[in-house]
Amino acid sequence: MTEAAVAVDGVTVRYGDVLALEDVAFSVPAGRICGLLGTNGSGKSTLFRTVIGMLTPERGTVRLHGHPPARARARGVVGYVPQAEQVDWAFPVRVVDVVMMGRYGHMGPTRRPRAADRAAVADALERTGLTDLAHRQIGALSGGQRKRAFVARGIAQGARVFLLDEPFAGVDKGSEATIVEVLRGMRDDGRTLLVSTHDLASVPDFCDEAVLLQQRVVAHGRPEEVLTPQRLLAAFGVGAGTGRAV
Ligand SMILES: Nc1ncnc2c1ncn2[C@@H]1O[C@H](COP(=O)(O)OP(=O)(O)OP(=O)(O)O)[C@@H](O)[C@H]1O
Repeated sequence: MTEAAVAVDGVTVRYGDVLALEDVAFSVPAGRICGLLGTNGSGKSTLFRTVIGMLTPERGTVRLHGHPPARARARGVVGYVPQAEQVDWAFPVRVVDVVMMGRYGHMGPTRRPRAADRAAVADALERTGLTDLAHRQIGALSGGQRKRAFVARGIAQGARVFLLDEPFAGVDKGSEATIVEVLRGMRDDGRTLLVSTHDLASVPDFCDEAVLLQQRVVAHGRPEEVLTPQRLLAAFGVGAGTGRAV
């Protein structure tokens, strides 16, 4: 059997009395885009934090290409694109510096970039269409461009698994199309993407598979299998064909 890129097995997470995830299990093979769907409070962020090793589950295991989360992070196997509100945009740093941060794990303790680091950063900027904005302050970019800068950081890092938390939130249609194109290119390179989104309308278009989460995995399969009218109504209170969930 081929090793899964993401393997979540029997994961239960509790915050005090709040049961955030219960016995969550699913796996995603390499080279796939998997949408993670669920209402506010369904446990998506908790699942991401567990997958990258920021939270230790009460029960269960996570493996990323066979590595436990901490080792996967230390080896740069996993890249994380956070929600916009988790980042301090006033921090004075240029786009090229953000992307270079992805190379820190490849540098010595002095963090002096070598030619290979500069080449990896230039390639990541080009793939995400940010070459012309490389010297702009990150705070002076649009929402979609900022997301792309974090995707570029993960590419420069050489991550094989990417977690993207609501990459389309606060992003205009043009930037959304560019981001989808970038994500598809990464998938075609054999990378694996786990993408949380409220934008149900876009899921069948760009996801190879989807996981519907409500503390537990309600459904996992091809987007059209997961997004049945009954499930949408039960999980989101919306009918089929409705655009964005609330
Ligand atoms: N630090 C915390 N302490 C206590 N409860 C928490 C904490 N973080 C999350 N929760 C609770 O755990 C549950 C899952 O929250 P989580 O943030 O994972 O959901 P989510 O699907 O990411 O929601 P959103 O779409 O709003 O970001 C919710 O009931 C939430 O209130």
